[in-house]
Amino acid sequence: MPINCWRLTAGVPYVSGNGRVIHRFTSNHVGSVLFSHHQNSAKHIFSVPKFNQSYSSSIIEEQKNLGVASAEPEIFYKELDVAVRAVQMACSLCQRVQDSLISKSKDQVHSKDDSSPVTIADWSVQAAISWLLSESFGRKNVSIVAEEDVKKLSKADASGLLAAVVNTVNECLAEAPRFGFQGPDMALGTSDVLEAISHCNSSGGPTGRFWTLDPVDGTLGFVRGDQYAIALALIEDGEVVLGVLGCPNYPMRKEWLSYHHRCHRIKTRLTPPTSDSWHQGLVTYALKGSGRAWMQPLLHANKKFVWPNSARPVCVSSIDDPALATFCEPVEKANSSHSFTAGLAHTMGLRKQPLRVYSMVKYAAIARGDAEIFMKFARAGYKEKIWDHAAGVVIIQEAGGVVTDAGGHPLDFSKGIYLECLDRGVIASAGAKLHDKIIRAVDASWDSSSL
Ligand SMILES: Nc1ncnc2c1ncn2[C@@H]1O[C@H](COP(=O)(O)OS(=O)(=O)O)[C@@H](OP(=O)(O)O)[C@H]1O
Ligand SMILES: [Mg+2]
Repeated sequence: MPINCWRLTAGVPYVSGNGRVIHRFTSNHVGSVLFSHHQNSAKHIFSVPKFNQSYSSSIIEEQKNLGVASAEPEIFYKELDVAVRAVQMACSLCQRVQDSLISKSKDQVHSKDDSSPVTIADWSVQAAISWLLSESFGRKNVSIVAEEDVKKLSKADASGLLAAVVNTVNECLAEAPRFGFQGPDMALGTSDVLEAISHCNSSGGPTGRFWTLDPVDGTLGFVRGDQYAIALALIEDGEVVLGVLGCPNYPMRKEWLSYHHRCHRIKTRLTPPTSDSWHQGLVTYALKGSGRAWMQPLLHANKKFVWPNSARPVCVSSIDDPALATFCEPVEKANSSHSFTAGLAHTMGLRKQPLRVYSMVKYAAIARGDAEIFMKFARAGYKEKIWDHAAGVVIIQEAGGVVTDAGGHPLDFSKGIYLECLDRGVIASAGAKLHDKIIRAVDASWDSSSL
């Protein structure tokens, strides 16, 4: 298939097929190559910002597999590039903290005011990513909705905890050059770290651009040495435009997964990283409308990050027969009714045991084709937060899957920090056929459920 490319000139408008000016390129884009492609009726244009020319090789590779079309503006490459690198750094931070949590005592796990667990990794990742985004795009241009605040850290008896967070953030940022960022000139002080965490105080909404960040999603999995995720997404005018999920314990190769026979959780075989081919974790990501989702391994210690960092496309499973499908759900009954999903599974003819996985790794598992269905039905009154879903939704959709609420409506990220209008629960699947079956099963079972 032929590929359209143009070389760009600063200030020259690019005009789409219907004559509409879709983007006026700045000097940042000079020398960039503009591609267009067409897949699944979506029309998009990609430009490669000048700041990161090495990115163009992965784009070119991607375009080889795509058709041709004219244009819609999707200029989020710099955002994607920064987000992937930042999440890579956060994965490295979390691995260090998780290793020390597992080998040391449990007194490193703290409770927030709502009694949910939190560790130094949650605050440290939030501070580090907030700082990196502000450095990359300018503080005033960066608005972030994120899970943590500084309430607990600012308490008089939390000085040791705060010092540990500051230390962890600085250890992480000292590695910035390895990931292609310029690190701070000198180590961040306590006030810088608190400021970076507090900067994530946006409440989202229907207009403008903001990031959502769950610094450690699946904190229970994290403290138990199991699966967890770092989730970063960009939302513009209520739509998720890009999503990045760091999954430090989810291996690149499915055959390296071992399934725990009793509880069916994904577990990583704890083989030591003796060679470059061994990858314990991955980062998966997608740009809305690109028709592609990707995964790349975590960066090995002492290696320098170079795009595309061995990225390869991911794709949802082709299984559409419920008898062959695997569904995944939260580990904790308190977070999603296992008895309701067991009833749905029976109604739909799902025969396999559920795969219970902590965190948004469930979204990654669907996007990668390791499972076909994800269902979450929280107790009545619980409101899902946007940072727990945004990144996963766009990755599954671009990998070819479907994500809706139980009424079949898209999740609405435009109503502030909660998915306000969510109908009953969240359903993700590998395709429309399975999806319709789940929604019909929910309708048939809902009235007799206790939810
Ligand atoms: N009661 C209740 N019901 C539903 N959901 C809740 C509830 N309480 C919390 N949360 C949110 O669920 C996030 C964890 O979801 P998981 O799918 O990872 O659940 S589980 O740990 O596997 O059981 C968890 O994310 P983290 O706090 O980042 O771990 C919460 O945002
Ligand atoms: Mg979460």
